[in-house]
Amino acid sequence: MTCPALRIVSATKRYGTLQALAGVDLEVAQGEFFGLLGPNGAGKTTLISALSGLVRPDGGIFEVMGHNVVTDYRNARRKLGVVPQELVFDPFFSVRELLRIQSGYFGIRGNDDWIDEILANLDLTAKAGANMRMLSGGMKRRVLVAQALVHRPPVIVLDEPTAGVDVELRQGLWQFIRKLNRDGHTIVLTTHYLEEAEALCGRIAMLKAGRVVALDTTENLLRRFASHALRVRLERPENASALGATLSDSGWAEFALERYEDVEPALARLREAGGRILEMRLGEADLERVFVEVMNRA
Ligand SMILES: Nc1ncnc2c1ncn2[C@@H]1O[C@H](COP(=O)(O)OP(=O)(O)OP(=O)(O)O)[C@@H](O)[C@H]1O
Repeated sequence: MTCPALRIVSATKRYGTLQALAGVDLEVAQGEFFGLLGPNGAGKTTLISALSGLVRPDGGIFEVMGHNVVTDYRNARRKLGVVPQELVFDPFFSVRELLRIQSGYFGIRGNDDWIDEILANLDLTAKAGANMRMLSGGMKRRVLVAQALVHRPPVIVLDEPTAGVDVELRQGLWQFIRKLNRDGHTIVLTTHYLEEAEALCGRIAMLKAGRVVALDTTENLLRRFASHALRVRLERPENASALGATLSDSGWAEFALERYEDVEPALARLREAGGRILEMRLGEADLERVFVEVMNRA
């Protein structure tokens, strides 16, 4: 039987009076593209830091490819590549030097072929000799990705890797990450760009105040909540809630519908109540709506 890529059982962590992790259970299978979502302060980075040994949890079990992060730290760490959220570098090294030093931490010498391949895939070849302090924010973020990959870890955790990266490079980055996933790497991603998570992740966990409040396939999450939305701008928006719709900040009344057939009864209800429609749109539910609903209910 193959072990999970990540196994987290009853993880707890407290900072003073703040419960950053309040009992998290999570298992990610090998080969998954997994999303870890949650509002600011939900505990995502704390969970990742505990996996990589940067934060000592108060309780719980953390395993990477079957290796316990505390009792078998070296092996667990070798199996894991973490792209941290913070851009922290020694500014005096060049990109290549930095990647060679990082390889050295894992006892790997003569790693230049792999380093060249990573640099090419991240569109950094031309910057290999440049000092870190000369790179833009987006380039530094790509170097963080490169750094996480030098030891060819089977599990890669990316903590908001596209913050501050422009659209073109973001797409290039995703292409590369997708390729790594196709090649068998397990990917765990945290991001606030929910459309990215929706497009990339097969399964998603949503965290709130240190707890998992939703955990399912992306497809099921989208389906679990109404899958379609009928949005109408009413002459008298104040009537929206009496008609069973929710009124958005932008003034649109929204009916959550399971199927397209439900459009007609919703319109009939409006007509019977004498609601006059000024504008109408029909759309699919997206992860952003699901996220907002999950967070409101939790
Ligand atoms: N070193 C620390 N000392 C004290 N409190 C901390 C520390 N690190 C994190 N916290 C607190 O723990 C909680 C969880 O933080 P964490 O960084 O894990 O959240 P996050 O989900 O990654 O948020 P974001 O989306 O903003 O990155 C927050 O309330 C944060 O202020």
